Amino acid sequence: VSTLEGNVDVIIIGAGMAGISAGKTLTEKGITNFIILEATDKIGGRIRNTDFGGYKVELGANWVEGVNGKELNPIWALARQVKLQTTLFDQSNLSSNVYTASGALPPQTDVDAVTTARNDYITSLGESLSANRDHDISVLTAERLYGSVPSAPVELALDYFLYDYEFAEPPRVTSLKNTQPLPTFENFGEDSYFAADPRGFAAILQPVASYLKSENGKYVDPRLKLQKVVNKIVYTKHGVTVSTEDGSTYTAKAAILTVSLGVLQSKLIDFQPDLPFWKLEAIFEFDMAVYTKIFLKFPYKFWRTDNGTELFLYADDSRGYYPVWQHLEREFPGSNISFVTVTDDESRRIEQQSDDKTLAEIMEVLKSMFGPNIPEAEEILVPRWWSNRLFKGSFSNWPIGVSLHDFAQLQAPIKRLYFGGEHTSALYNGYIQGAYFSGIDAAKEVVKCLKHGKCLSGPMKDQRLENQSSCTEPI
Ligand SMILES: Cc1cc2nc3c(=O)[nH]c(=O)nc-3n(C[C@H](O)[C@H](O)[C@H](O)COP(=O)(O)OP(=O)(O)OC[C@H]3O[C@@H](n4cnc5c(N)ncnc54)[C@H](O)[C@@H]3O)c2cc1C
Repeated sequence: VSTLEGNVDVIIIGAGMAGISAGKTLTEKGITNFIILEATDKIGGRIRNTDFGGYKVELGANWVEGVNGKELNPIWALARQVKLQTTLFDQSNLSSNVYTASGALPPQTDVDAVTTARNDYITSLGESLSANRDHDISVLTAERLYGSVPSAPVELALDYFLYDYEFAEPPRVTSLKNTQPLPTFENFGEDSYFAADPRGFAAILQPVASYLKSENGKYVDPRLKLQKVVNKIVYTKHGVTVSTEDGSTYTAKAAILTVSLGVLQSKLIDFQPDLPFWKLEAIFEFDMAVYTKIFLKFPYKFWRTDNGTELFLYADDSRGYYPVWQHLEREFPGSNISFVTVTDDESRRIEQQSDDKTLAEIMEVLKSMFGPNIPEAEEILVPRWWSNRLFKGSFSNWPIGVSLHDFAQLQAPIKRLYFGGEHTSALYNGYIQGAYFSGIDAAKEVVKCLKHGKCLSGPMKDQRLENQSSCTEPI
């Protein structure tokens, strides 16, 4: 039985950073008759923490990436506004902190020099592809062009750190033209800050969500509707009807859909009519990558804790096997917590096996790195972003083969259905800042439509850097 719950101006679907920033923009532009439908029981989406071993750890986003550059990253501004506890991410000593199956290695200065030179070449090749409007190649192709492709385990571990650790997919997959250089670091700066705050990284959402009524730190605004899983969207030239799994139906003049790319690629939401082919092509062409931080708590620490050693690498014969480690001694002294990051196929493999099996694999790796006498971990936490039907992965990655024109279709509105979310930000896809800007952009388009009668519908022209929102086909 379906009950009509309300008729509003706008329905925002998803209360992650994109949905929350869309609501803020609507409010600023004078549209307040909107609702936000969110499937989980809280706002924040992929900015989400949990208690582990007596501390607050971040299951999703953890770093403000892109700080201390020519422009101010809005996420860094928010972090400062709420006085978020952060530490500068220090990767300068990484090549002195590499382990293999036979223990610690001497500093990898030679490999490090080759890796740096190759990376410089790759970045400038990426720049010239964009400048000359040349066709795209993969990061791996660029490595081949440089004339030295990483092959030994230590080289592969450093290569993994440079690319997979950032994009969650290997160089074979990742577009060179659209990731090198990366606008996040080009515009906002090379530095990143690691969030470790007892309130959780999600504290940065508070200033963005301040238009929602709250009491004692809890949102009580009736427009925010939690535990509402949208499963059907009917969209026309005049409005939308949105249904949820609990049988509610809402109508509005427009909707802003901010669910992840992974959710769009799944069948969770039934669109009526079906999304047009140009939209589906863009959705399926882009990649939803998987990035997993596995947290471990030990009775005591056995890793280095001197300055600048919080990051360490494990160079297995198999690339990407429990490769990048970070301890939390700086952030949480005495916590004895460390975490290891895996991505892509390894993430999917690990999500499908028991945590006991994963723990056994990790203990075997750690024993080969640090010797047989280390203590067993007391607790393990394995986030499962890929299996979760409300996310289906961690963040989007720009794969080889997706042109700027294709990308523009990801963001293009159709009739009264608008699209936001990190995967629709051409400059900052994958990052919190991408989600933030995408919510603003989508909301501005809705305002143009509802207040000024300028309702545009895709497919869109390729205008990456200028006006992302202009469309070719007015309704
Ligand atoms: C493990 C991990 C590490 C990351 N690390 C970083 C980092 O260090 N720095 C960084 O900048 N970014 C990082 N990111 C990416 C960053 O978290 C995202 O880019 C950003 O939070 C996405 O925001 P969003 O609003 O676009 O999407 P989401 O946060 O996914 O919000 C969408 C919302 O829609 C809801 N939803 C889904 N389906 C439905 C439905 N059918 N009905 C109703 N609601 C629905 C979801 O519950 C969710 O709350 C990381 C992400 C992950 C997972």
